[in-house]
Amino acid sequence: MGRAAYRPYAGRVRIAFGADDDNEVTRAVVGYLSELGEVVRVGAAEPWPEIGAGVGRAVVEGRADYGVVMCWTGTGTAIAANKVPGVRAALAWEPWIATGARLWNDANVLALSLKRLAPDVAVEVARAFFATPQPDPDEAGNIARLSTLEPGPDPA
Ligand SMILES: O=C(CO)[C@H](O)[C@H](O)COP(=O)(O)O
Repeated sequence: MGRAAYRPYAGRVRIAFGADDDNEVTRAVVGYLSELGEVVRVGAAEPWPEIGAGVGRAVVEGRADYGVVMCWTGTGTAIAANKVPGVRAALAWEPWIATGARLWNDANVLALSLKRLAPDVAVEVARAFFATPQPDPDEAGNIARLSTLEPGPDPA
C-alpha cells in the first residue's frame, strides 16, 4: 500500500471537529481540515467525553460526513465517540494506521493526540485518513459485523 493508492476526495467534505485543548497541533489539523472541506466545530469548552460523543453524534445524525477528535492522548475522545452507535472511531499516530482504519475498518471518526504528535505529523495522519475514501470491499463483511456488536434498543 504505497502513496499511489491514495486518492483525493472528489467533493467538499463536512468534518465535525472537537478538541478539549487548543495548541499548535489542533490549529494545524483544523487548518488542513478547513482546506479540505467544511469544519463543524463541536463543544470546544466541554469535557472530553462530551466532545467525543458530540462529534460522534454529528456524524451519525448526518450533520457531518466524518469526525476528527483530539484530546491529550486521543484515547478518551475516541472512547467517547465510540459510545455512539454507528461510530467507528480510530486512534491513529502515523499515516499507515489512518489509511488502514479507513480501508479495513471504514472508520468514520479519526482520533489524534494533541500532545504526542508534531503538527506536521498530525496533518499527515489526517491527510492519509481523508485520502482513502472507500473501504476495501473484501472487508465489507467484517465492517458490517461491527454494527451487530452494538447494543440494540431496550426491550419494551
Ligand atoms: O487525553 C485526555 C483524555 O483521554 C484529556 O485531554 C486529558 O485527560 C486532560 O483532560 P482534563 O483537561 O479534563 O484533565
